Amino acid sequence: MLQQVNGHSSGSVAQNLPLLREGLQEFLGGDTPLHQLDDLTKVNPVTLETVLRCLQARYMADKFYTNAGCTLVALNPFKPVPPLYTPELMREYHAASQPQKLKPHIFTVGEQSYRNVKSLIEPVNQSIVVSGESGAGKTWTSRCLMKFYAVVAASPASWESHKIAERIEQRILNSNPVMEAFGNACTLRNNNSSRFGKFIQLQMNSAQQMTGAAVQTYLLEKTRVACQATNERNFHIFYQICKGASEDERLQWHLPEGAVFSWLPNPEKTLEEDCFEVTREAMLHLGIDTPTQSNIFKVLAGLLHLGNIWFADSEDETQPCQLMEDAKCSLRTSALLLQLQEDLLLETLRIRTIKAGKQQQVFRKPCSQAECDTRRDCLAKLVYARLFDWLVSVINSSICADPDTWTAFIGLLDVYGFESFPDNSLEQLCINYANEKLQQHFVAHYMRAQQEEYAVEGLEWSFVNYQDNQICLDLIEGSPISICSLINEECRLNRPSSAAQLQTRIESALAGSPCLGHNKLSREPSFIVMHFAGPVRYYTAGLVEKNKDPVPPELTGLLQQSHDPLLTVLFPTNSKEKTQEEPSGQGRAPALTVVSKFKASLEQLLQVLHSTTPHYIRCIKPNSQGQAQTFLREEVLSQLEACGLVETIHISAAGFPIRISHQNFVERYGLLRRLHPHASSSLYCQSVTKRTSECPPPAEEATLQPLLQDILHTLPALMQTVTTHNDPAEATTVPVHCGRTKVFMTDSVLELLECGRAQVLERSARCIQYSWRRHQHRKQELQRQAATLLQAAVRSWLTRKHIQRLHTAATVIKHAWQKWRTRMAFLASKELDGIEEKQTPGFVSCSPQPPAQTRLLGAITRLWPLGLVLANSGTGMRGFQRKLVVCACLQLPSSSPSNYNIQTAQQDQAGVTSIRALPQGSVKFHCRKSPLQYADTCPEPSPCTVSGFNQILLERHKLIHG
Ligand SMILES: Nc1ncnc2c1ncn2[C@@H]1O[C@H](COP(=O)(O)OP(=O)(O)OP(=O)(O)O)[C@@H](O)[C@H]1O
Repeated sequence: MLQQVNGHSSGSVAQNLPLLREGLQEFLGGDTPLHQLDDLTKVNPVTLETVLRCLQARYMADKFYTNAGCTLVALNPFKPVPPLYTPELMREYHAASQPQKLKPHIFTVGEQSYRNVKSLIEPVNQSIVVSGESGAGKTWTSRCLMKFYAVVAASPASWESHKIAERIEQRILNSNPVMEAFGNACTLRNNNSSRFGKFIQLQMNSAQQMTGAAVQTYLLEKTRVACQATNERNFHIFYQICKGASEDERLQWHLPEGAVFSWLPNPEKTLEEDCFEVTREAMLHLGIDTPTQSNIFKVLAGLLHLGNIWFADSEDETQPCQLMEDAKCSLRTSALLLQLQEDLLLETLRIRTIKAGKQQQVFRKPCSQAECDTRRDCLAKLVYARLFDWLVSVINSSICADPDTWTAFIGLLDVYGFESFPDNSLEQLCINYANEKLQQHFVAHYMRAQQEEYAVEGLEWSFVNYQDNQICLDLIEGSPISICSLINEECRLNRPSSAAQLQTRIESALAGSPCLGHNKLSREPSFIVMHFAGPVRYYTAGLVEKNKDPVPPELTGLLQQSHDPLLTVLFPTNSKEKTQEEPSGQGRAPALTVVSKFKASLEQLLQVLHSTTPHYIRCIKPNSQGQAQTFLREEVLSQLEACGLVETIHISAAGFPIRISHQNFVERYGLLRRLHPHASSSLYCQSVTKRTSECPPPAEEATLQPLLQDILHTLPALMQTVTTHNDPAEATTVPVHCGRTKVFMTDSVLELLECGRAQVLERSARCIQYSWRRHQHRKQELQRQAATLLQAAVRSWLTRKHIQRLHTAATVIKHAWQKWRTRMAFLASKELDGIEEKQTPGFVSCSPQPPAQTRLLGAITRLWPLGLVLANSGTGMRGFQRKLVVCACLQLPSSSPSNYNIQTAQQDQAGVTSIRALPQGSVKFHCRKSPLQYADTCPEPSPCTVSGFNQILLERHKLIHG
């Protein structure tokens, strides 16, 4: 949906689509979890996707019933759910002050219909249309509703009347097993598939007690008696008599144990529907006594034996076909059971009689093998169809109340759902025609319901422009030319017509109908009808024959000759009972075709439905395997389409499928006012102002109204912005209407609102982003400045600390160095002089000296390396200067230089070569070891280092020339 908006929206909105959609879904869906949504119309927006999701969520949560506006959707649980159908629950729904407020259930529908009858408001009569595909649960639902009425509509005052009512209810309920035994069969889609449609009229007296019922059936699938599809079965009753008959009955009916019948396929399959006793019991309650029952079963056994009669192909056309060897016994038994003459039966099956000419001369023509088979099948179908109708009439006579005793009724219509198979023929055409009729009825009713809701909200109905399925119905049943009329005409003309001819006639005569299609690629002659539930291809081959449903008069004549009491009743011989199948004159086709009969009964049914208040229950099969807890979306979707729910959704879409309460609307779209604060209201649909002027809003609404108006007035401007590149005329009308409590709008308006909202949000987001970034930037700047300040402070502190530590260390080193040097100086002077007692003036001694001398000594000690460096330097000082420096450094008495011999290096060389002193006084050789460590070792010559005082005394030859 939002993609459409996208065309107009900005790029960033497009990028955020998934997010937007999710948010919107949340907003529209509200806070309620999907499985708690009791009504599919509350799913917002009403789309197939949301409807499917809701149904799935509910099914998985074991919630099998969901409202869909005026329809109830019933999902087949495919498992027993006894608590859902207890008499207590029935009474609870019956006693509830507002049953529609309880959980959705078929009992709500039942109770609602019942209360409508009670209310006596016209139309008093009610109808409940239960539809759905085979196996969806229609029969189950109808049965449950009958039980419901048997419980709630049975509270007569006196004990006697209570007993009568109970008996009637029991009879009505007993009609089910009988009808199901004779009219239901095991098919691929349902083990207990109803092969007929039925309308059950539950009759109520003036005190709303159930006094009786009447059953009307439609289109029994009688071909099943003689022809069953692969893996399907015949009607249940045949299996019941074969499996449940007593020994005596077996003998009587010629049904020995293990007998094989070609019309009884898959007998090994055992179903719960095979219970013969239940059928017999029910028949008994309906007033069908045991001998009559026995008679019925005997006839049915006769039909089974008839099915074993097979003919061999005759080579000579003038000779009748011969019976197959095994078939002779079957013929005899069949004739015996049907109380027919064996010869007559054989002759009727093999020989056709033709009356011709003015004298109505009778000609006898042997039939081909295929014709013999057709006549045999036809005989069986004829008997079975008459038997079924007779049973229905017996049931009706048993359960139907005297017309004077009932005043209203509730009708239960259990009809076959829309059918579309690969090979569709007349049966599907009739079924789908019925569904089209019912859909039209449903749509009319649904529209009425919509109209009522709009009226309650103060809106005008004329907004919704919806085309119903009348065009399709005109194609099928219209006058003077339609598919039905053309098929009937082919039958009336009684001429040999080919399938291709019929196709051409239909195509040429109905070419203008938009609902008629044709697939040119198809080789088989066919035509396509575009039904509301989808296109269906019908093959024309055999259509006319099926419509004629020809019954050779010889067959009816044969059966009229039967001595069997039941067949005598079914095929009376009096002239009044002239069968419909017989031609009204030689060479004329039957007056009543299958289609015309069906059409007549359908019209009658619709007349009844039109005179009632309808209620709809759509049964849905969640999967075709009949498994519990399995929800196959594809299968459910096709059923929603077939039962018209999708159509309903489309109708909703044609109106205003989106409904948002004023409160929610203002909360979500209030921000649109920022988009066009001064939007003009001129373009906005007048209904808002009109409605508000007509009816003053309630108090709590009063505060919302100005906001609502403001928001709605922005719409035209918004519309203009998105239609700038398109048609500007589009912007002049906005399909939105403001109801009393809700705002009604179409999808496109919702998209528009969402688009505008996205724009405002985008702008706001940009604004927020900008402010935030600015704020962040400022903050970061401040932080940076603070950090720089902190860094500077810490660094200066660290530097100060470091310098302090260096200073302390330097002081310590200095003191240690001074101490050591003093000591070295002392030791050196002691060693050089070797005089301990005699004190040479100016010589450094460690003995106590006056403080001035000590200071001088200290200064010399400190400065002598400098002096030596100067004396040794290659440049600057020369010869005598050097010697002076050395003397000064070494504190040699300068007064007697002859005592010392100082040799300096050559002119161009640096340094002092040697210093020699003449011994002073007596020369003593000290044999004592020098107290200086390493005094006797020659340090590694290095031009830069002066490692100790002793070195001075050493030859510096190497040092100088090294
Ligand atoms: N409400 C239910 N609870 C439990 N089981 C159900 C319910 N509804 C249907 N079923 C099961 O589904 C099966 C088919 O249901 P049912 O015979 O009513 O289908 P249907 O629509 O009448 O089919 P058809 O058109 O072929 O007659 C039933 O036999 C039953 O087992």
